[in-house]
Amino acid sequence: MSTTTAAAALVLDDVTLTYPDGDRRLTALDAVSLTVPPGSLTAVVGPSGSGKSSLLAVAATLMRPDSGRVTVAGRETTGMSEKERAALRRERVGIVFQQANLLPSLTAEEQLLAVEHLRGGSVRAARARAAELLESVGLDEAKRRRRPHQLSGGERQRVNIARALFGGPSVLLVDEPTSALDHERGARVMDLLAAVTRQHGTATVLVTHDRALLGRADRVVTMTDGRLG
Ligand SMILES: Nc1ncnc2c1ncn2[C@@H]1O[C@H](COP(=O)(O)OP(=O)(O)OP(=O)(O)O)[C@@H](O)[C@H]1O
Repeated sequence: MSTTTAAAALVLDDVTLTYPDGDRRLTALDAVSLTVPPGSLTAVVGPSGSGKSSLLAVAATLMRPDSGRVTVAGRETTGMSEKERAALRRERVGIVFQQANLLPSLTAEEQLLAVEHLRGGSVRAARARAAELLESVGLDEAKRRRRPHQLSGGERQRVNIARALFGGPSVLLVDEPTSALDHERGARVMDLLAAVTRQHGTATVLVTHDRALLGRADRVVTMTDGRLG
């Protein structure tokens, strides 16, 4: 294994993924290889249906590829049981989807504490860290006590990012984080993602349609018909 691979937080090596398509199979990822070092942001662009979401699902270990290897934080995942993969996901992978998917009845701070509760950790001890993380993404004390419907779209996305970072992930996977935001708010969320990538040292992969935001990425790759260029 090369030194680049050893140092990378996320490695996809020759990954192929197919879906059932009538009596044939549709190839969504075709021998895709991607290495993402810690503290760097890779943006994935490409036409609709080219395989971008499939790439994130495989990197998140939510889907198992037909062939190839997916290594997260130095651990090869394709040979693991579902239980092991779920544990690795909880400990090492942060996921930010398009819609913030926040729980409507919880305040911003409680969204993060719920993660700790699910992990079986101490909610009391986690409170200070939740406040600190929310502060670092730009939510002051009053906003930390608001429920999702009392926050703007950009603020909800910030809570979503803070929640994904809460467990201290090695890999941060982000799907169209700015699609519900106007250009300026979208640009600020991208600045934030670039900043947290450096601060938290995550290997970040971000899918976006907004080419104006690509200047914040360390690397831009293009998906075409399941192939990475
Ligand atoms: N569960 C599924 N079953 C069958 N085919 C699927 C499934 N999910 C995705 N596909 C197909 O796999 C290909 C890649 O889809 P994917 O969602 O990864 O593309 P994408 O680049 O994320 O698209 P978009 O930009 O529109 O979100 C497409 O042809 C899609 O129709």
